[in-house]
Amino acid sequence: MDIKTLVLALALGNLSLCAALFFFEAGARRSGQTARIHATWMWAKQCQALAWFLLYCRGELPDFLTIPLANAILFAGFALDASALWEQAGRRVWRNYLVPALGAGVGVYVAAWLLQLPAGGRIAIGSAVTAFFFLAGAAALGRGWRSGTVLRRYLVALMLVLSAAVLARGLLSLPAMALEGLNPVAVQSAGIVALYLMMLGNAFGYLLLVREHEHGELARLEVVDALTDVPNRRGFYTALTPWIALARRPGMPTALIILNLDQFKRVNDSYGHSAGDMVLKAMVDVCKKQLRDSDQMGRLGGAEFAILLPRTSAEDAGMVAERIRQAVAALPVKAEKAIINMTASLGVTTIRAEDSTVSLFKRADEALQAAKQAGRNRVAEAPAAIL
Ligand SMILES: Nc1nc2c(ncn2[C@@H]2O[C@H](COP(=O)(O)OP(=O)(O)OP(=O)(O)O)[C@@H](O)[C@H]2O)c(=O)[nH]1
Repeated sequence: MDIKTLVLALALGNLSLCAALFFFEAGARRSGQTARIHATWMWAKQCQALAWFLLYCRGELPDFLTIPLANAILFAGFALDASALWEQAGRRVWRNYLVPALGAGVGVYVAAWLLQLPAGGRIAIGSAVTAFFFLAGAAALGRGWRSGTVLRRYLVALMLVLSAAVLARGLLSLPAMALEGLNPVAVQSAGIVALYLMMLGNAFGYLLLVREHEHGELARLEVVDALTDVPNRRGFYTALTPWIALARRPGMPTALIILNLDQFKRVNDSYGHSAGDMVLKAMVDVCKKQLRDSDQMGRLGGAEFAILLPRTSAEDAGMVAERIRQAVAALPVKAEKAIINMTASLGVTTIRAEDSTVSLFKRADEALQAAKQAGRNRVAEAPAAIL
C-alpha cells in the first residue's frame, strides 16, 4: 500500500470513529463529567481526521497548511486522546501537563520547519512528540495494572509496542541513523501502519475505560445511596451481618441507632424536593461529625437512617444518640429560599445473642416509634434484655 492511501485510511478511520462516538453519545444521554470526556474524545478524533486530510492533500495545498499546520493539529488530536484517557481514569490534573507538552511539541516542530530542517529531522521530531502522547495515554490505561483486566493489559502492551515503533520510525528517518539496505518508504509505511493500529488501540482503550467506569458505578449504587453517599439499606445490612454473628460471643456489645427526621414531609411540601434533599445531605454530615471512624451510617430509605456502633454499650450509644439529636436540632440548613430547622427522633438498642436482622430492627424501630409518640425530637432506648 502506498503512503498516501494509508494517510487517507487514517483520515477516514478517524472520521468513522467520530461518527460512531456521536451515535454512542446520542443514545446514552450522558451528563456532567462523562459528557465532558466524550466531548474531549470527539475533539481528538475531529482534529486527527482534519490533520490527516490536510496531510493527504500534500502537494496540492500550500506547504504551510500541509506541514506545520497539519502536524500541529495532529499533535493536538493526540494530546486530546491522552487527555480523555486521563480524565476517564479520574486524573484531570494531567491536563496541566499535557497542554504545555503540546505547546512545546508544536513549537519545536514549527521551528524546525521555519529553519528548513531536512524532512528526516522533522519526522523525527514529529514521531517523538507523537510517541510522548501515546505513552501518556498508555500510562492512563495502565493505572491499576494489577487489578486490571487481561484486555486492558493487552491494550497497554499494544500501545507501548506501537509507541516504540513510532519512535523507531522517527529515529530511522534521521540521515545519520539510516541503516544500509533499509527502504525509507518501507520505514514510513510501517510508521503509518503503527499510527493506524494506535488509532484503534486508543479507541478500544477509551471505550473499555468507559465500560469499566459505568460497571463500577452500577456496582457501587447497588450498595450506596446516590444522594447521601452512605450505604443504602442493602449495603448497611451487609456491614451489619458480621456484628450480629459476633454478638453471640461474650464481650462488648454492638449498638444500633435508628434515626428519623421529624415531619420531614413538611420540608418537601413547603420548600420543595431539592430543599428536602439538601436537608438529608446536611443531616448525614452532621451525624458523621458525631461518630467514630469505626461507626457506620446507612440510609434505610426516605428520612430514615441507621447507625451501627461497634463495641458500644447501650448507655454509651444513648449518649451518642443524644449528641446527634442536639447537633441536628442546632444546625439550620441553608436551602435556596429558606433556612430550615430540623429535629430528629432516635431509637437505640444493642445487638443480642439471639437477634436476627428482623428482630434487631423491630426492637430499634419500636424505640423510635416510642420517641415519636412521646413528642419527637428525643431519644428512646429499647428495654434491656431479660437475662
Ligand atoms: N427530598 C426527599 N424526600 C424524600 C426522599 N425519600 C423520601 N422522601 C420523603 O420523605 C418523607 C418521609 O416522611 P415520613 O418519615 O414518613 O414522615 P415525616 O413527615 O418525617 O413524619 P414523622 O416521621 O412522623 O415525623 C416523605 O414525604 C417522602 O416523600 C428523598 O430522597 N428526598
